[in-house]
Amino acid sequence: MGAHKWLDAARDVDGTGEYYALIAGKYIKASSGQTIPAYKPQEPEAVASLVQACSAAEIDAAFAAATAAQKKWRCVPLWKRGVILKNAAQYLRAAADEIAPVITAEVSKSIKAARDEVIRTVDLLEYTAEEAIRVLSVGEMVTSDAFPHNGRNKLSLVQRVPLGTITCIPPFNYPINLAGSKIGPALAAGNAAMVKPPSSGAASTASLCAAVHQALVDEFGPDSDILAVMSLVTGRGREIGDLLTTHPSAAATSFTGGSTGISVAKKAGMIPMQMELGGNDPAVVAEDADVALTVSQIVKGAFSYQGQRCTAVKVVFVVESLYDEVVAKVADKVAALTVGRPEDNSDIAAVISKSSADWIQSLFEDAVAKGGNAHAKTPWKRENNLIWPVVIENVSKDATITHEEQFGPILPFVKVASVDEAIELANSCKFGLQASVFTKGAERAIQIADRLEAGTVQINGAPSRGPDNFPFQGTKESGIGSQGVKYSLLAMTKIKSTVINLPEPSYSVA
Ligand SMILES: NC(=O)C1=CN([C@@H]2O[C@H](COP(=O)(O)OP(=O)(O)OC[C@H]3O[C@@H](n4cnc5c(N)ncnc54)[C@H](OP(=O)(O)O)[C@@H]3O)[C@@H](O)[C@H]2O)C=CC1
Ligand SMILES: O=C(O)[C@H](O)COP(=O)(O)O
Repeated sequence: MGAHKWLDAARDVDGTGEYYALIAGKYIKASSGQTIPAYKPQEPEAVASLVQACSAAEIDAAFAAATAAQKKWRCVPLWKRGVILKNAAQYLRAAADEIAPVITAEVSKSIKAARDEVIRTVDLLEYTAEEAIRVLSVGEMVTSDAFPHNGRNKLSLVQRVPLGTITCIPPFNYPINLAGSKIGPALAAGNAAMVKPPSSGAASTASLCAAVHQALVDEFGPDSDILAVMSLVTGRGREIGDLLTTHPSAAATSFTGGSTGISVAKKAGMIPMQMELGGNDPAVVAEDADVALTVSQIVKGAFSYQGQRCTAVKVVFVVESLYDEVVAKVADKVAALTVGRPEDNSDIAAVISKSSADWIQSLFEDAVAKGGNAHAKTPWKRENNLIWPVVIENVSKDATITHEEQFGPILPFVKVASVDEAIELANSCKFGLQASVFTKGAERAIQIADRLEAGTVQINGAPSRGPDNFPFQGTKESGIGSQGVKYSLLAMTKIKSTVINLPEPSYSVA
């Protein structure tokens, strides 16, 4: 039993501790009787959490109830939807210390970073509640006399309306914040949210859903059918993902993850997609970079959460004149990072799975086979899923790691003859999420930023999705559409116009 009844209600506290699914507004165990375990990345034999293996029938039931509930939810006043989200945020804030260890156990994020993620999501929900009022309460009126051969006899009232039920699929690395960045705007805008958590991180996402569910219960009572406006449908993505994203009642998909998203998008019918996918974010270091700033940003950007961020610095292109100095100083800092358990707030803990660790190792070995080497101060070392941080120097432009996402604590450095060459290499990548440019020249920075094919370019800073009000988007295989509170509200609504036809042109006076 924990300190929060609403959190206990979401799991079988008297039995196995397994988390329930939330379907048609009620917590349930799957009819299959099957659960799905998530193992601790640090101790791969230890179960971190258990969630329900939902069936196709349960998914159908969740959509049917959500469709009905959304028709009522969209009629709940905008301000009241905001109050409910803010109340959910308060539940979450109160339980931050209880939820953080759940994240740590499931996805091996340090306790401090896990708690920060919970509080970041509290802020996100509160901001969303307010931004929804600013964005959705105001429409526009378009007059016909702006268009040739028309008088002012038609007035188009333009408003934004919800889409329906939005399938929300976050990845493992931010199981609360990236769930909240979908659920918050979806509900604030009057949609229903069909949440499918990542298998590693499902209990974390379930904890967020429990806070939202309790805020709904407080407002509407435990038996109201409007509670079905948010469902939590658990199961392996490869088994239930298609059922969710291609369901006839799904009005849109908001997905964050890796290349899986490309196949999800290809299979989707005529529904809007918000796709935030992988990245191979390059850092371009020019001759006139501030070396101390560059080094600290690269280390923070590349190694936070073991490099398991879509916005991690994933490859560094440094001009010849600064190459040795930058590599040496980065290696000094990386060698000082602490490596160990996430419970101890180590800088570097285990990566998410054995297959991920194997992939990272294969990229390291390929880079070495093509002429690169681990810097002497950061040798390669691995124990199960724990990989010590490595600076790889002298990396060939042909090494796979220069154009594929490692999602781990190893960082390749490529020496380039010029910034032009760095831009060319960066742009040759299939991804285009974010990029960083380090130079003291403001005008030059902007010119370089303009030439980099990326959804966002950071000048003298590491890539970052946050703060969560910023627009966040990728080009090429990094995604479709923009995320960020306002941009998600826009993505999760569509324009509806109502035209007033006047019998004759009418020109308004002041
Ligand atoms: N651009 C961005 O905003 C961000 C991108 N990412 C990217 O996410 C990746 C890491 O996250 P990871 O969780 O491993 O990504 P995955 O693509 O493996 O999984 C993402 C989500 O998709 C689900 N899923 C799996 N198969 C399907 C399917 N067929 N249909 C629908 N959903 C499915 C997963 O469920 P299950 O776990 O059950 O398989 C999970 O919830 C990296 O590539 C990273 O760059 C991460 C954060 C931010
Ligand atoms: O997976 C990711 O990289 C997250 O979207 C990163 O968010 P952040 O850059 O704000 O930490």
